Amino acid sequence: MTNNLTLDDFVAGLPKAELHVHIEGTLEPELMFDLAQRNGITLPFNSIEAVRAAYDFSNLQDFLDIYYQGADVLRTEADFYDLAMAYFARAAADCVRHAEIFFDPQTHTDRGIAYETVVGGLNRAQLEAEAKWGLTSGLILCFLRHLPEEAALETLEMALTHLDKIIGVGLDSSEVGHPPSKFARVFARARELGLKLVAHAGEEGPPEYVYEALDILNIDRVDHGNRSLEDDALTKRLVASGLTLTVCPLSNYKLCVVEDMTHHPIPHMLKRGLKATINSDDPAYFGGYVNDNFRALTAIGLIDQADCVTLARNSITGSFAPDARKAALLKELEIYAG
Ligand SMILES: Nc1ncnc2[nH]cnc12
Ligand SMILES: [Zn+2]
Repeated sequence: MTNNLTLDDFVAGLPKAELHVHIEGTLEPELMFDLAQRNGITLPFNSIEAVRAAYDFSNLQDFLDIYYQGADVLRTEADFYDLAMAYFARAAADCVRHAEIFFDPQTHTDRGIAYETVVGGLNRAQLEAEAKWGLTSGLILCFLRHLPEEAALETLEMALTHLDKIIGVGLDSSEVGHPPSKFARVFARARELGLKLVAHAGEEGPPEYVYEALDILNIDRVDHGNRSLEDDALTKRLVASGLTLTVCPLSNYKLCVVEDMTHHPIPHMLKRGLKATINSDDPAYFGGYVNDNFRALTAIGLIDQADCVTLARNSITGSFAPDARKAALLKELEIYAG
């Protein structure tokens, strides 16, 4: 029975999936300091407060510069395990039942960290999260789009001996100037390997990048996609295709993709019939996990309880979880929503 709950409490207990979270973006300053100490690294900050104070961004690149710097404390299998376990604990507390997690191998392999170290630690945490909280998950290997396609091809090659550890590939980092078409060959190869395909598109980049992601990369899901709304034909196409959009409200606010939260496009997306979902992107940098992202919109009356149910349903149907898992989660959701 959920009739007498406040909307905050309703969101807190709502079963949901998270489909857009970068594991490197879940590195909280406290863990950054712990890992720096464990690995004998001197940080360019002298306190946790100083780290948080530096998280003031005016665009995506501002954020990426500090985000790649933060990832330098991640060195060992145990570091990646601890990072992922901390995320899973937070996600489980937010009633996330299934998570599809991005990781950026090139951020680590380019520093001399073995691919196996990264995936080994993340995978160990995935198994433990499922045993401990029943939280299922999948890993999505993201290519850094500011680097050449050859580097992405080499990264995919590296992943081949552990292909069962990932469910798909994605495309992230600096969007403008690095269109999806730059990665046509590596995405075609990933498709041949049976992997799911996603790409950040239309976060800062124009609607043309979303068209390229659809037509050239053949993606199964759009990450962000906000700027699709500038093109009515594209919006209609996304609605007709039923493709899921993984939208990240607090990220959009912190990276100045939206002017302020009252201008967030989620209500408009839902009205147009887009399969939008709510996600945290880089929660340690943007001020909140998935439920905080729901609350950022409910608190100002932008979405109501019925919208929250729609968004949670979209997250489950838009996931790459096996059909039986999706059916079980949808059933749980419908019982909860009454
Ligand atoms: N919001 C975002 N856009 C592009 N690349 C990212 N890497 C981590 N977060 C990202
Ligand atoms: Zn992202």
